[in-house]
Amino acid sequence: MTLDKTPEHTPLMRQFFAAKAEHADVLLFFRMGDFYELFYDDARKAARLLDITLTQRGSSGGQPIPMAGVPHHAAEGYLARLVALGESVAICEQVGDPATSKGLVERKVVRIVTPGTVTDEALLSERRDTLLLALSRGRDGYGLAWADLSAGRFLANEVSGDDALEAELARLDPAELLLPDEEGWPACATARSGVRRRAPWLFDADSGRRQLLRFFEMHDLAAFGIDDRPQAIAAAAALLGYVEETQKQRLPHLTSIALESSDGAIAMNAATRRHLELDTRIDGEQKHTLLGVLDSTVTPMGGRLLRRWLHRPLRDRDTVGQRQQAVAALIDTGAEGDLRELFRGLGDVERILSRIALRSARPRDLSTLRDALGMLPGVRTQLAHVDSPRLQALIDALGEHADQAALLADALVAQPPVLARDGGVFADGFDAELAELRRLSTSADQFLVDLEAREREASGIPTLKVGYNRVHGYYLEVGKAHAAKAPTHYTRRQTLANAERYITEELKGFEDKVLSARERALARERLLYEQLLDELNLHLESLKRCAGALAELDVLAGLAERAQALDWSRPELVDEACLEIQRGRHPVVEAVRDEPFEPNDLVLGEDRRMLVITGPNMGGKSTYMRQNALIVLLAHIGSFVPASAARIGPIDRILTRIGAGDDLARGQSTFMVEMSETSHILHHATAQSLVLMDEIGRGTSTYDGLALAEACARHLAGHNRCYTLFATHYFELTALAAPGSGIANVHLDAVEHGDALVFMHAVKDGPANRSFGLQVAALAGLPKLVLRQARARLAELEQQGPPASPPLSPEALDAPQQFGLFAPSSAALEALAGIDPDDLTPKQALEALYRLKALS
Ligand SMILES: Nc1ncnc2c1ncn2[C@@H]1O[C@H](COP(=O)(O)OP(=O)(O)OP(=O)(O)O)[C@@H](O)[C@H]1O
Repeated sequence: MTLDKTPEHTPLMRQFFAAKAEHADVLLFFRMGDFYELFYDDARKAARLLDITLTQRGSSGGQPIPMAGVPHHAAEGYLARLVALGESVAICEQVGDPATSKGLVERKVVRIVTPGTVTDEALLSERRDTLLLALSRGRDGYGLAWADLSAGRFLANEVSGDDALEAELARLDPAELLLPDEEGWPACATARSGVRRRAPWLFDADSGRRQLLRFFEMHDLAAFGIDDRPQAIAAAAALLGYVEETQKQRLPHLTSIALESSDGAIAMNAATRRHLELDTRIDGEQKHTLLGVLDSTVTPMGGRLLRRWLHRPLRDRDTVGQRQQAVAALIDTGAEGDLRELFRGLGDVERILSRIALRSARPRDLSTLRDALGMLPGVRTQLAHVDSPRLQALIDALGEHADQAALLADALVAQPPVLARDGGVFADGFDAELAELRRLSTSADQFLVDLEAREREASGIPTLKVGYNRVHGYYLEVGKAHAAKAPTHYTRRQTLANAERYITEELKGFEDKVLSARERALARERLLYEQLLDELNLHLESLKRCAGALAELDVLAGLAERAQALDWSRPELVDEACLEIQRGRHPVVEAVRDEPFEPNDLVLGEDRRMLVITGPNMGGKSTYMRQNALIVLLAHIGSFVPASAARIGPIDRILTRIGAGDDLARGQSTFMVEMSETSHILHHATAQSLVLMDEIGRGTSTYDGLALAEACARHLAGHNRCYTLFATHYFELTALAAPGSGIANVHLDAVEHGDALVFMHAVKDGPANRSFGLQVAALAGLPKLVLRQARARLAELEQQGPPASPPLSPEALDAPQQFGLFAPSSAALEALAGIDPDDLTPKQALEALYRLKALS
């Protein structure tokens, strides 16, 4: 759009252009009477996105003006749709009074609605955090700062490397992301919706520090733990600047910023979150996910907290242990059921408090808060006898809030109206002045009845009526037939087709009194409303703690409910290196399957680091691997787990390589994705990591695939020494399980029953003895002819024998450099041109393997 300000434009359009010039990169909602209008490119875009009519509004500057509009009263719905599409909207209101303005009424952009800053209930998704996130970049890595304005939460972190950045973005999934407008940002930051580029100088650590100190009115940032985190500070300052610019108001509910360091959590990268389908399935569905099964919270804030927990399993075993103990105590005492019953009417206190701070709370928000605070004594009673340190700490955090509860109970009517604008929010007995004004305006009814009777009598007009309309106020209406009888002191106000309307001195005087009483009552209510918000804001911090405690109680009670309903057990978190699960189940597969689920054990430990899992397609290999990862994850959020027992040693990461289609969005082939995910795992897995490898190598030719799979398996077992579940169709890999290698074979089985194939789903020791690939293909309905040919070819191949795999000794596994892979022959070393095999990275090692193959 050209921001043309030539004089030929009409004054209105000049006003529009002036506002638009300041908000060029967002849609401008320009208030005109009962509509928000959009013009020019904005109109075209809005018409397309919202499916509203694109019209024209005369012309200006010699050109027609494309226009589209949405009614003011329905704007919220349209805003919600635009925000969900990642769009931002500047709201330009009429700030002057049209009645008194000379010429054009003044207009001003009062706020900018953006995907990451919305706080209105209608624009938020109930059970998902809406985050604004800012990124900065320094020599050592990235700074992240993110805020949930609807909850008053503000956090920051620093990470090094693109992988870690991608993992954090996948975890937080911000609705809007602020980036310095510079080259060289990785795709994980740029290829998302809601990305907003900002001037790079806004992401400066030094001025950012001053900005934060000013904002929080502090002398240093040490108390927040970010003092020595310049990148986090730079990101946080950029975020605050943006919020102040778009919200155009104070943000009293952002009272602190905290460091949420990655060290405290079990690391899961973006691929792992995707593969494990924590809250979204690979196909984008939200149903049939771990969260779907796990979430039985009854409040929206509990639901959001549980989602955060699930995405951030903790390494801090004290915290996890306390949560577990609280869940167990809720189950043992049976308090969980009553607590959940109590919480059903609780509402979203967390978001209500933010709206109170931002002064956009509506009357119903306040009555919900009233009811919630009224519930606190009941919550205390429920938990009084439950022996649990965490629950007691939460009771303390709830606080009493008796004064605020009493204030709200006195102030509000039982069922306040939706909007404060029309009054009727405050209870009659709350304020003497309001009561008097209300009495004045309501006693009007009797006065009018009396007046009507008197005037009928005096004038002798039996059909005379008193009426009221918004334009003309009160009047006496006389039908045309009797108009001649109207007394002379009646002043005509309005002539209708068959009636005349009059006013008298007395009626006018009454009108002034009543209307002013009504207006004054409304003004009084507005004042009382503001005072009520003021009073509540004095207690904002403790009320926020209370909301946080209610959310956590809801989550813990929900976990207790799930544990019982689904027959889960309390896992034991131990210090020794082990991963032992008895009769584990996959929580989601179990929930959606009609037939019973076959439980399976897992035993890994110091000397048993890897399971090579073989078995037929459809046998249950993937299910088995994932169920173990999910059990480990659940154990670290404080939940019980779908197993009869579990002992779990320290875990630092969960890493997965599971085929999940092409990453076309990033322009990578299936094989490329497979290899880069594998490479990430080989570089990051430690002895405390749990790694799932599902059929790696299948994206390339058989021998390449086998060679890669084997090299990776050896590297994981011998070098990373992580806990690995390695599912494969390469039977050759079962030979890796030599005594002392730390590798063991397990398999899943199927039996042929006539024409049918029955999957047993039971995990047994040892390698599978056959693959059933052709049988499964037959089940899938492959044409008989094709199957016959495949069978014949298989027989031929089997005669030729499998490709040889290098021999393996226990010693080789102890010392990675003695690996076949890491100890190339002299010829190979020559080929590698002087590279010391000790220094090989996994990737180089793979290359070496390729070259060795080429040489031999
Ligand atoms: N322990 C179990 N008990 C009952 N049913 C199971 C069990 N494990 C898996 N299944 C069922 O079998 C189906 C196939 O399982 P899964 O995808 O894990 O097999 P797979 O061996 O990984 O197959 P492929 O090699 O083709 O990927 C699952 O969708 C599930 O319905």
